[in-house]
Amino acid sequence: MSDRIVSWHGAPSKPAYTPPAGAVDAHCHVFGPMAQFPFSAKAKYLPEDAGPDKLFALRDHLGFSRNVIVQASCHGTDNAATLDAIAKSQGKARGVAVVDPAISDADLAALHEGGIRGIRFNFLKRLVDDAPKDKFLEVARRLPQGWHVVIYFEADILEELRPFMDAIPVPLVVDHMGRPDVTQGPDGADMKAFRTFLESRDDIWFKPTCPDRLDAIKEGGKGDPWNAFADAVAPLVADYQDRVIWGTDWPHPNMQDEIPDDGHIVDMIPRIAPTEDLQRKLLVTNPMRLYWPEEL
Ligand SMILES: O=C(O)/C=C(\CC(=O)C(=O)O)C(=O)O
Repeated sequence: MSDRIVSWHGAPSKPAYTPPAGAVDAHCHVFGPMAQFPFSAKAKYLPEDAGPDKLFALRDHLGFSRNVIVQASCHGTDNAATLDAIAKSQGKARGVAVVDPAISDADLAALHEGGIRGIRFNFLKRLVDDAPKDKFLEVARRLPQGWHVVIYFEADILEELRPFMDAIPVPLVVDHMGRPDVTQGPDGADMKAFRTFLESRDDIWFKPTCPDRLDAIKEGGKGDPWNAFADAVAPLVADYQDRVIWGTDWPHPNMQDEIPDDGHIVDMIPRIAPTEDLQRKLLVTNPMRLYWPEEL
């Protein structure tokens, strides 16, 4: 593989928007540091180090209190870097792991001890070689109490994944709303299909995240300030306000051609959740229900 890539902004602006006290950045990642936590041999991208020090400095800069660290594909099923970051957070981070479906119950319990509260199934072909649905279901059926499944897919396979997702016996959290084409608008075919899916169960949550990915110029959008994203996503957040959590997606894996300013990413929040009540649900109450329920 070629050179290591940098996908994050070197000096993100201070957002104009101030998140409420206790706000959770519920979708972010750590990369390495590689010398301590080597990347997977199967990694589809090789990033520069973006470890916990950088992540926690950004958290403070943006006005957040906690992080949910989602294991990124470049670390495969070795969750050591994610666990290390959680351990260094002084209780201010929890995580979502990627596991070999054959993982033992004892190892799942150890992940729980380390602050993990869910596992992620990634169906993006550009990120993973295979996603064995039968094995994923088997492990989803024996997760520790209170865990959920985070799932990442693109809109064109939503229907194909329905029987699999319908069979998952724990709450589902969909990354980036399953990547709808936001340029279709709030009533476009992708948003309609996603709403139909949300209506099928009341324990499907989602992240109204990644304006930088979904409204990117290379995706046919217009880029920052991501107006198509705001127009398409605000009605969805209003209609499903008890099932939304939000995150920066820092260090924005693979976004090296259109690196977003994290201050601008945070300033999207009042555009998709315009009232204080909505913002509190999106940033505090809902993520606390999933990741720190014992504190509620
Ligand atoms: O970070 C994200 O949300 C999205 C990613 C990277 C990713 O998920 C991974 O590497 O596991 C992407 O679309 O390239």
